[in-house]
Order: sequence, then C-alpha cells, then structure tokens
Amino acid sequence: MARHRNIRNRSYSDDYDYEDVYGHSVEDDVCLSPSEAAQFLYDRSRNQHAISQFLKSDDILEESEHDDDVDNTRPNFERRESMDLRGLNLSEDDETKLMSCLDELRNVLGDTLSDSILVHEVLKHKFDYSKALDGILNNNKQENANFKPEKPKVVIDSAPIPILEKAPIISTISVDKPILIASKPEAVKGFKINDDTSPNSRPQTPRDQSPAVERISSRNDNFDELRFTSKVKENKVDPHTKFSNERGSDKEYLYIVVIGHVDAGKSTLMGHLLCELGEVSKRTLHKYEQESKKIGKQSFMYAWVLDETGEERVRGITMDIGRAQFETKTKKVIILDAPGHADFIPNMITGAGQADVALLVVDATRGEFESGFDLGGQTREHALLVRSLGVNQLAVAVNKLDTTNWSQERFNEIVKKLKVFLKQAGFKDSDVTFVPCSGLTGENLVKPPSEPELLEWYKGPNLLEVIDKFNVPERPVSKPLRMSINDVFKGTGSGFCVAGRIENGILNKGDKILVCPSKETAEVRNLAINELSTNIAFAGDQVSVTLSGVEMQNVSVGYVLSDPVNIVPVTSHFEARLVVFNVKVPITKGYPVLLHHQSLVESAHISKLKALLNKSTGELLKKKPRCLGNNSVAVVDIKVCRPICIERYKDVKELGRVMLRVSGVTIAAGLVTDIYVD
Ligand SMILES: Nc1nc2c(ncn2[C@@H]2O[C@H](COP(=O)(O)OP(=O)(O)OP(=O)(O)O)[C@@H](O)[C@H]2O)c(=O)[nH]1
Repeated sequence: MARHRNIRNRSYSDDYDYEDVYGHSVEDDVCLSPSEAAQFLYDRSRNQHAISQFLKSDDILEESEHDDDVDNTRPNFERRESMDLRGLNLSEDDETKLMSCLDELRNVLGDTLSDSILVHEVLKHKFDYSKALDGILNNNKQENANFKPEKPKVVIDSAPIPILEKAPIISTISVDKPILIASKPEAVKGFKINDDTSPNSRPQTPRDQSPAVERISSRNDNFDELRFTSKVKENKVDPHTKFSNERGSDKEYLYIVVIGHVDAGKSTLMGHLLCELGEVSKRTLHKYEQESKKIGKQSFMYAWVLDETGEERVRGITMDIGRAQFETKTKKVIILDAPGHADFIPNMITGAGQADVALLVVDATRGEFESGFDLGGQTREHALLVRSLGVNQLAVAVNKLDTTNWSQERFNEIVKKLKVFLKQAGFKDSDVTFVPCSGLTGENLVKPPSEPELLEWYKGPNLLEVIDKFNVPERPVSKPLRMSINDVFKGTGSGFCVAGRIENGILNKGDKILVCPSKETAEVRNLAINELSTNIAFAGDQVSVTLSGVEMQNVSVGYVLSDPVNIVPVTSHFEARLVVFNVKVPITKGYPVLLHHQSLVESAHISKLKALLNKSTGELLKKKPRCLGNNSVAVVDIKVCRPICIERYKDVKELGRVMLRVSGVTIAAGLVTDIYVD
C-alpha cells in the first residue's frame, strides 16, 4: 500500500502544470533553499555523458585495429600528450577548433580512445563535434555488429517480427470491423475460456511507401543481431531458464488497475476485498471506522484502506494510484487503484501503463450508471484508455447492486450496454467477465453469494475467482532491458531510488545500466519488489531501484533505464498510427498536444498528416489529408519538444504507445510505427 508520489495540496484543473504532478517526491510545503531545491530540479544541460564506460577495452582495440585496416590514409597520431599537429597543415583557427573538439570528446569518452581516432573523426566531420562523436560511437557499434559469437547456444525467441493482427479499433463510435493493431503473436490472452485469435498479415500502409526519411528503425534492424547476440554473450544462462529457476514454483505476479467513473466504489470494493482476505487487521479497520465516523464519512471506511492521504480521506476521492497486494489460489495480485475523477486522468494513465489487466467498476444504482457511461462520464474514457494502453483482459464489477435489490434485470441491462461498447473499444467478448457485487456489503467478493435475491439468478464466480482466472501475460525476459521510471524519490539509505515497471529483460543487483535519454551510466545498488529486497527482477515486475553513479536531479519521471549495449531509441520525431477519439477542432498540421508516453507528459505537435486510413480495414483512403476529424484513423508524424525514449510498437509494445491530450481531454491514442533520427 505504498505510494511515493506526493500530489497533496495541489489544486487540479484542466490546465494544471503536469510538471508538478510528475515531479519528484518532495514535500511541497517545506521551504527549500535554492541549493537544496536545485537537487530536485532536472536540468538537461547538466547531463554527463559518461559513455566511456560502455567502450570495453577489447572493443577499443578491435576498433583501432579495424579502423587502421580500412583507412590507411588516416594520419597515425600519437596520444595527445606528444601530439604534433604540424603534419596536418592546419590553420591556427582550425587547430584551435580541433583542440576544442578533442576536449569535448574527451569529456564524453574519457581516455579510452587514442587521439588518432578522435582527430581522424573530427577532421572527417569538419570540426563538428556531435557528428564526430556519432561517428566514433557508430564505428564502435559497427565493430560490435560485425562480431559474431562462435555458436550461440541459446535460441532467443523474444525478438519476433510480430505479425500485425487485425484487432478491433478503439473508437467512441461503432466500428463494425477491426483495424490494425500490432500484437505479440504468441502471447496468451484473455481468460481461460476460449481463444479465437486469427492473425492476419499486415497489409501495405502508407508508411511503407513514405519518402526515404532516415529512420532509426532501419538502423535498429541492422543491429538486431547485435542486440540479441550480445545479450546471449552476457547472460550465459538462458533468461527463460533464469526466470523459471527463480520463479518456477512461486505464484506469478499479476498487476490489476482498478478503473471506473468517480464514486463507482472502486476503493471501497478493493478495501473490503483486502479486509475479507485478512490483509488488513481488525484493529486497523476499527480505527478507520472510528476516524471516518468522526468526520462524517463512515461509508468510506473501506476506501480508506487504499485512500491513504488526509486530503483523499477528507474529500472522499482517490487522487493518486493506491497500491495493495493480496494472493489468490494461483497468483500474487497487485492492485493499482486509479482515481476516477476526470482531473486525475494522468495519474490513471500512469496506473494503467503498469497494469496487465483491468477491473472496471460500474455503479449499478439507477441514474448513476447512466451518468458514468452515457453522459460523458469516465466509464467510457477509462475503458478506452486502458485498451489503448494494451490491456486486453477486463473484469467488470457491476457494483452497488444492493441499491437495486439485486435486480437481475438491472444487471442484464448494464451488461448489454457495456458489451456493445467494450467490443467497439477492442475487447474480445471472451476476454471480458461481468460479476455482480457490492463493495459495501461485501457480497460476492471472496465467498459465494448469500443474498437470496442474487442467489435466485446468479450462479457464476465471485470477484476473487474472476481475478484468479486472468491469464498472466508472457514476460519478455530475454529482450534488452527497458524499465520506464514512474517515480523518483530519496530512499532511506544513501543514494536515491527510482520506481517503475520492467517492460523487457532482467535487472540484477550490481548491473550497470544506462539512464536515458540523458545516457548516463548508473549502477543498481539495490533492488526491491513490493518493498522486499531482491537480487534479481524480471520483465513485468514493479520494482524500486537504488541507483548510484548518477545524480538524482538528472533523472526524471518518464526516463527509461536501458540495457547499455542495446540502447533504447531516443528521439523527438516519430511516426504514429493514430485513432482520433474526440476533437472539437479538427487536427491539422502543427496541432499542439500533450503527449503521454508511459508516465511522461511532454508538449508536442502533429508535424505532418501523412495518410488517412480506412478505420475498418486499415487501407489507404487519402494521402496527405488536410485535417483529421473525430473517429478517424491516420498516419501522422509527431514532434516532441525535447527528445524522449520511445520504441516502435512492434519492438516493445509498452514503449510504443502514445496518448494525445488537449485541455484535459484525451483526443487520440496511437501506436509508434517509426522513429526518426533527430
Ligand atoms: N450502497 C453502496 N454504496 C457503495 C458501495 N460501494 C461504495 N459505495 C459508496 O460509494 C461512495 C464512493 O465510494 P469510493 O470507494 O470512494 O468510490 P471510488 O470509485 O473509489 O471513488 P474515486 O476513486 O474517488 O473515483 C462511498 O460513499 C461508498 O460508501 C456499494 O457496493 N453499495
């Protein structure tokens, strides 16, 4: 039940400052001196590119030998101390430029490369320091790319070129047929009821015919072998074997985000479930009962289990993600209780971004379901958002059914309405389960129903059984490490901590990793899952990581911890396939948006409208459309105000999804289809 982000005492409105919400965990009400404050302020200009640590001495030797081989015309300089530049016939100006470039390069690379290599690259790139640096690093990568292990013993199966299957589009209006959404072909989806996946091959999209802009993706393709063979080299034990050795007999972790319209009863439902399972002591519950009574909010006593802050309790609403853990027969379940109020959608997105599955809570009370569903409430928006963020298994708790005297008719009416909508939103019928319950009375939560009116018509599972039937998604443990940071905070000991979810790969205590986009090296000093220290964590785990070797002020929410060899792409310009939900003014070139990517929120704009697609088939309708209206599907280019870590959806699904919001409203969701070099 821990939460780190402190969002208390903030006044939220549609145009609130996102930096505040996603800033560091610093008490707002404490006065800070400028120097103290500086440590919590991120300044990109202070990045320290300590890339030298990734250039192993072997690689460097290989590089210099190779470079000498391929380029005999290169002057053979000695190391800098004894460097004589006279042979170069440089003007005084050029000599100064050369020396200054060498200094810059040394700042980044240290003394790991000989001056001859550096001078060669600087001259080759006409004293352009950045190009020279790129040249050096790319040469290094090329060297690695040419390296082939003798006989890789492990078959890495985790870098599939995923088949883009036809999956239902996410849209607010009815969509008869599915459109294209990429998905992992072999991942087990849905409840263990029936599975009717029918993967289709991806038809040509306009991006396949788009002009030859330099793309990181194509470069990445060239490095695929490097990306995965180097992992084989590093991790002698097959990651899957490691995973089953570590976790084999344990119950699997499952992360559930609890979503729904404000006051649907999410926190009460989860709080009561935890009490029934013995996760909350009777003493604590009694305390909550007494204290909530004192402020006239006794009906919220179960909600207090998850709504931990004073402001949440006084206001009777959830504001930030509440966490708690319990066990079912087969799983360790971590609940992420999301706020229902529209003002806190960014927090809800953060929770949904960490979840494997979702529990949608709807209020069955007459008039209440309708206001959450029909009248612009959050039921629809939350369901659309979680689906856009890749959640495809959903349980729907038809809650507060006690207020309708356990009416079967009301239950069926709600199920019917939701089924149609959820199908349009992209959920398969077989992946959605409806369960009648009451968070307040505890009916049908962990025990079979006891209300006679409910018993008359309901023979299905209780909420706990429904949760136990969720399938745990496949964990991509053998892919290169990617962990997106959703919190940065001071730990109890030395150093500082970052929290987030490992999307890909394995993280070990002691690992050297790269903090991106700033590309600083850091070491994993400590690792904890649910506040318990561990030596190893795998894809799918929510972890807190104590880092050393990097300054806290140089790390922000939205950053990614990356494998140091197979580095996460960093760019401010990418292509995405968007589904436009709801826009007051049609989207045109230059349209400004707030880009939500994992926990990151950045200003961005649509820089190019490339193609309008048929939302059912994905076929090209129009090249270079002038504007995009509601419910359209299009390929666009997006430019972010500064570089971010992003992946193509087909490479890393979780880092390949974006959400676009304007004035507190989600206007579009998209999949990253290409990434351009800045
Ligand atoms: N009658 C009845 N009331 C309920 C039930 N569940 C919750 N409530 C009441 O509904 C109100 C809101 O409950 P919460 O649990 O705070 O709702 P929530 O969805 O978590 O609210 P936010 O997170 O702020 O959106 C409280 O007064 C609860 O007592 C239920 O099953 N039956």
